[in-house]
Parts: sequence; structure tokens; C-alpha cells
Amino acid sequence: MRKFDISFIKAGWGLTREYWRSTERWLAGGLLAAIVALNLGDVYLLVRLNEWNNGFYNALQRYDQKAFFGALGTFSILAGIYILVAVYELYFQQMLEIRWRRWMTEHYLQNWLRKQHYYRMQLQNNGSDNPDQRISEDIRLFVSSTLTLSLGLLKAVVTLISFTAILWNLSGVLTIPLAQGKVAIPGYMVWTAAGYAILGTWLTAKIGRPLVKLNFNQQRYEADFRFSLVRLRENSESVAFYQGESQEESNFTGRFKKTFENFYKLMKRQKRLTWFTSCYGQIAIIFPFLVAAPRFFSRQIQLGGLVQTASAFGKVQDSLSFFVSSYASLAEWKAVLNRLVGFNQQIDSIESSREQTAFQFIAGNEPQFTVSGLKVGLPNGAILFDNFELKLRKGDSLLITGPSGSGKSTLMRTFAGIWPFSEGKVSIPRGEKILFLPQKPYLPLGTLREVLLYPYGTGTAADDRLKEILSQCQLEELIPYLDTVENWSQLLSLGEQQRIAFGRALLHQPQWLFLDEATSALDEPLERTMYGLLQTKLKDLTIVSIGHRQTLLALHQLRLHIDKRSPLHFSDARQSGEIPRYSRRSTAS
Ligand SMILES: Nc1ncnc2c1ncn2[C@@H]1O[C@H](COP(=O)(O)OP(=O)(O)OP(=O)(O)O)[C@@H](O)[C@H]1O
Repeated sequence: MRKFDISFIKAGWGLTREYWRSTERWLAGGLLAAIVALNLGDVYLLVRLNEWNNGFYNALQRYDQKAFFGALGTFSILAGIYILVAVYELYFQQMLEIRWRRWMTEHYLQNWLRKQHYYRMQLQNNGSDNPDQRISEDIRLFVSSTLTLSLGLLKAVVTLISFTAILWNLSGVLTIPLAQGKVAIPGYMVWTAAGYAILGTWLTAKIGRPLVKLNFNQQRYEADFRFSLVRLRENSESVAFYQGESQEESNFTGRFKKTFENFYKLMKRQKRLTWFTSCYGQIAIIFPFLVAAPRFFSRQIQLGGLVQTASAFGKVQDSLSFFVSSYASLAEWKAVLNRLVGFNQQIDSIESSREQTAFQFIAGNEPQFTVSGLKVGLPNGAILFDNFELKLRKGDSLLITGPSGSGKSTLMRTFAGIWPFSEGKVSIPRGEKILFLPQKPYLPLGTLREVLLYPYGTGTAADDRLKEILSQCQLEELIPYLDTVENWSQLLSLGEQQRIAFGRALLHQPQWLFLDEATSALDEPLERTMYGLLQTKLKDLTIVSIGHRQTLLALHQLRLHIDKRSPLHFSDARQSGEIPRYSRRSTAS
């Protein structure tokens, strides 16, 4: 038999603990105390209602009208309190749930965004699929299920203790005649309820075990399907140009097929479990009457006693069967837990690989941008550059050229310190501003002002300055839309987006600017204008550009040509001064 694994409880506690130690712990603790108190009040009311059964049914049996109406009055009071408790129990639970979720979401978001984990996760993806889903869906499910299940468990335990005592007193002694005399079993109803629940729990665990994995997969397939739909929305124009609808459709249906097939398996397994739990629940209604009937027919107890005993039996059996009734939720909770733990483990593994890597990205005291002993690889282990050296001084302008796929952008990623498959040292002058304009201009969602000021946020530049920059980048027509929210990356042409990127450089005034094919969509005069702006408006700016165009040569003093088939080639148009050092695998020519 497989060993019962409780490590998930430890993992669950690991995730839960952080919130209960956070700055919100006092308020959260207060809310939890209120919910627990209401929960206990709930159980107390159940005990009172159980006693009420006795009086009410005995009154009916005695045809005692006064006692009957008296019992109805008691019931009204109990029911009123019960309603009040139920309303506030849910209200406080939801309040705690949303606060806890907010805290966890912020915590996960910070972890995901910190040190570019979102980027590395994508590059080093070994198991953490769809982090967006983990942050939105899984946290929500985790918080709500943890609360529901743990409060359910608490209620079950308190109910069990209260009603076991009641049932023990009510059930009397069962005497079984044997050949050599009689055996008396005190509290036999309690033993019967326990036996019934233990059998049910064991069978439920046996039938329901595969649900954990099925739930895990279901959530993953759902997220994959949703992600593919979002991708189409983001790339609708390209797909429309290609008329790629049928390919997209087969991709969607392929992904949905997995969701469908897994759901079918889930459904079948759940059907088996429901067969069992429903039978179990129905038998549980009649079972206590059957067990208590001998004492009723032998007139040891009255109708009220029978109903009260049956109800107490039901409660004991019900609380003992907590596992049976919650198995499906428990399976889902465990799947969610595995996904969140997987997310954390992936971040830990990124952190430890970062510690082990021999790459240093530092702010140095030297006034130059220095690259030394650089080795750049790919995830598959291939090496793009080895022993690469480069030194750039203030005011230099370097153009990196080379055939497509030769590694120019990857080199730029390494210069930015974001490429995890590198070794060596990159040093930028301390305290100086460095800006990278990537190949794909990124325009966030929001107003044009936010787009232009990205990533420094609004309020960092006056309106006049923004307008001036838009004019300089020949984007005057956008001035009236500074505060308009649009999907700008879909609305603006690629050339306009690239000019927005230049606008950002003018605004943020970096001393070191790296451009990866940042003018590929501009015509040549506009390209010249943009570079002219950088040179006139940004003093002592050092520029490193990647590009294919010949026209870029005239705009840079230095050139580095990369080609996998030959050594790096460096040329200096100034023909004077100190030449930056460079090399790769072989000596430079
Ligand atoms: N995330 C990645 N995973 C695996 N391989 C990658 C990844 N990114 C880049 N590569 C590979 O690294 C090589 C260099 O790519 P890179 O984008 O640096 O080339 P490039 O010279 O900038 O090309 P282009 O001029 O077409 O933009 C290519 O063979 C590419 O397939």
C-alpha cells in the first residue's frame, strides 16, 4: 500500500504561514477569531436544535398543543440567531478571503517581477507554465479553499465532540446475547457512526485519489487554451494578413481537445465518487433510525428521543465524514497548492542558478563601459561568443552589424545583464543612466503620456516637455491624445512606435544608449533625423546600435561586424585615438 503522504499539509502551511506573519496579521487574526467564534456559535445552535427535536416530537406524540406552540416559539428564536450567525460568518470569511488574496497577489507579483524573474521563467521554463494563471486563478482558489476547508474541519471537530457526548448519553447500552451470556456495549451508536464514517473515508480516498492529478491538468489545459486565445487577440492583424484562421482554429481546437479529454476523465472519476458519496449520504439518513429502532419499539425511548438520536447520529457521522464530503475540494486544493509551490520552486531555482553563474553585471568606478572575458551561450548549450572584450568611452558610437542569427541581439541582452546563459563581466559607470531600446518597441496599456514616460511613470515630465518631444520626433499629430487611453501598440505604425522609443530616450536623457534595430521601420531621412536629435540633445551620449542598413554606418564612428563563419571584424572611422578592445575566439583583424 502507498504510504500516506502528508508533505502537502506542510507545503500548505508553508504558503499560509507567510500571511499570518505579515503586517496584516492583527486584523486577519481578529477576523479569524470572529469567524471561529461564529462557527462555534453555529455548533452550539445545532446542539440546541437537536435538543429541541426531543421536546417538539414528544409534544406531537402527546398531542400537547401548548408545548407544540412553545416549541415553535423556541425554534423561531433559534432560527433567527442562526440566520444572523450564518450571514456574518460568510461576510467575515469573504472579508478575510479578499484581504488574504490581495496580500498573496501582491507578494507573488513582486516575486514574479523582481530581478526579471518573469523573463527568466520564460527562458528557463522547466515546469512553471502560465504564471499569470497562478497569480490570478490559483491564489484565489488557494485562499478560498484553505479557509473553507480549514473552517469546515474545525466545525467538524467541534460538532463531533459535542454530538459524540450527546449521542453517547442517548444511545444507551446495547446488549448482545452470546452463548456464554451477554455482552453490553455502552454508547453503541457512537461506535456505529465511527465505523460507518471510517469505512466511507477509506473508500472515498481509494476512489478519489486520481482526482488530484486530473484537477492539476485541467487547470493547466484551461490556462493554455485561454493563453492561445489572448495571443490571437494580440496578433490579430498579422493573422488577418496571413489569413491564418484555419491554422489558428486547429491550434485552438487542439488545445481545447486536451481540456475536453481531461475533463471527460475528471467527469468519469467524479461520477464514480458521486455514486459512492450519494449512496453513502442517503444511507446515512436511514441508517441511524435502523440502529435506534430496537430501543424505540421496545419503548425504551419515545419518538422525540428517536428523532434526537437520529439527528445526533447524523451529526457525528457527518463530521466524521468530513473527508468524504470534502474530497473533491481537497483534491482541487492540493492541485492548486502543487502549482503555487511549483511557481515558488521555479523562482528559487532561478535564484540559485543566478548565484552559481559566473556572470557579473556591475556598476564600476571606471568611466568606460567595459566587457571582459564574456562568454555568451544559448539554452541548448551552444556558444555564440567566447572571450569577448569591449571597452567604450563616453561619446563613442558603435554600430554592430552581422547576418541574421549571428547573435547581435543576444549580445545586447548580455550587455543589459538579462541573459542568463552568460559568463564574464559587464561594467557600467556608476551612477550613470543606461537605456536599452529593444527590437520590438514595447508600449504598455494606458494613456499616451504613460506610454511615452515608460518605465518612469507619470508626473516625471511637464506637459510642455512632452509636447516638445512629440514635435521633435515628428509626432505632432499625437499631441491632443496625451491623455487618451488606447491600445497604442495596435494603433500606431511600427515607425511611429519606434519614434516614441526615441522620444523616451530624449526624455530620460541616458548617458549610455543601446538600440537594437530601433530604426528598422523608419525611412532613411527620418533615421538620420532621429540620430541627429540624440547627438544634439543628449550631451556626451554613447550609442551602441545594432542594424543592417548601410546608412547607419555614417552615423557611427566605430563598427563591429559579427559573422559566425569568420573572426569579429572591428573598424574605426575616426582612425585616431584609443581603439576599443574587442575579440572573440580569435584575434581581431
Ligand atoms: N530564447 C532563445 N532560446 C533559444 N535560442 C535563442 C533564443 N534567443 C535567441 N536564440 C538563438 O540565438 C541565435 C542568435 O539570435 P539573435 O536574436 O541574437 O540574432 P541576431 O543576430 O540579433 O538576429 P537578427 O539580425 O535576425 O535579429 C539565433 O540562432 C537564435 O535562434
